Amino acid sequence: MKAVITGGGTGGHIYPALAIAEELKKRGWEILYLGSKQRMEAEIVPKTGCDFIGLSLRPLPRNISFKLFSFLFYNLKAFLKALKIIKSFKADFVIGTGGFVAGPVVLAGVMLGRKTIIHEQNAYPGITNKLLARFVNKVCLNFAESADYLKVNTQKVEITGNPVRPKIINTDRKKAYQSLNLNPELKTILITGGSLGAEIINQNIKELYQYALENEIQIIHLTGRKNYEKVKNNLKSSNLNLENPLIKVIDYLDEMEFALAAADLIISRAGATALAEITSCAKASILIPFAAAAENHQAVNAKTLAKKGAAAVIEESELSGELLLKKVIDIIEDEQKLQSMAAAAESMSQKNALKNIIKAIENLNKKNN
Ligand SMILES: CC(=O)N[C@H]1[C@@H](OP(=O)(O)OP(=O)(O)OC[C@H]2O[C@@H](n3ccc(=O)[nH]c3=O)[C@H](O)[C@@H]2O)O[C@H](CO)[C@@H](O)[C@@H]1O
Repeated sequence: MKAVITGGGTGGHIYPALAIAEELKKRGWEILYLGSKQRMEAEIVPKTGCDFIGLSLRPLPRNISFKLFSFLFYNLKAFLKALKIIKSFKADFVIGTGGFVAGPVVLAGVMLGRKTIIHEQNAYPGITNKLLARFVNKVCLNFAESADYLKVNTQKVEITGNPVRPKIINTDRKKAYQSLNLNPELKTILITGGSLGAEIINQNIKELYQYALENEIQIIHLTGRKNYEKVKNNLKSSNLNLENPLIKVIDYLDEMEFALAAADLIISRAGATALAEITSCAKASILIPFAAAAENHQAVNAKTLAKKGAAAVIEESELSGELLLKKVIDIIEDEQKLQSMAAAAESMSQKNALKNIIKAIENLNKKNN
């Protein structure tokens, strides 16, 4: 069997696609990933050994301007290229995980009569999946409530959860400490702003750094590529000793499984894929939802964990270095709290999500054969 897989723009769409790709490959499928040439997938996907072709696309402009012509021109070209590739690759399936590159690619699969599936990670679906939902054969969802926004026949909807790459779940903590050069005797805090990094988090961590240095706590801080130099310079100008082995400031970590496995506490944005990973790894977290996310969906994501006692939430509007440090101290200095939050996170993990999606793919395959 052969599948074209697509999805991208940010890690939140790419990693679920890679989880599906990896599992199908294990089952003998041939996979070709179609992504955007200009976005993160062009770098991330080939590193995993998955065949990748980059398309040239433009995002939907916010208002009607000359950019609309460029959007139509490039995306029509991408659509025609996708048609050609799907045909010559002889794909049986086209599977999309959101992000605007998935639009022309999945649509090309629909036009060619291939079996088509989309997966939506967020409670409030992205615009691409909203547009594609009515045309595809199967819609897999992380949250049941997303179906309310999609207006599609409920028979083609399946609630699968959000697939996490098996290595994220299975990484041994000892190996993680070794790989990241961490001391297993000390507590570790992971700070991550999602795949792009979060400037507002990066700007409010000096107090936390100071505390970590004074109390022998390790920090892995993933700044995001764009912000890396600025963050380092800011921290240096505050006279924080970045050469101290307790501190690891990293722009982007490909081996996220190590950072997740090593962490006792995670400070994070509340993207749906990040949360699926945090719960799968059974970690306590402090979540700072991205306030400008469509329909404030990160706040909705974060609340699901907070309600169960798995996470503390800080709204962007109230975030300060002092408040973040206070929340960290509340949790990291209270072993019982740390453990009960980790247990609550574990109770929310959807370890069968990947299996559920593969089952949905296999069922669709049987049904139409
Ligand atoms: C700004 C934006 O559009 N955010 C959206 C995007 O977030 P974003 O792309 O940040 O996605 P998530 O926060 O859900 O996940 C981040 C992913 O990047 C990985 N990672 C991160 C940092 C790093 O150094 N290395 C690394 O591998 C994480 O392991 C995770 O798999 O997609 C999510 C899932 O659709 C949405 O919920 C978010 O609202």
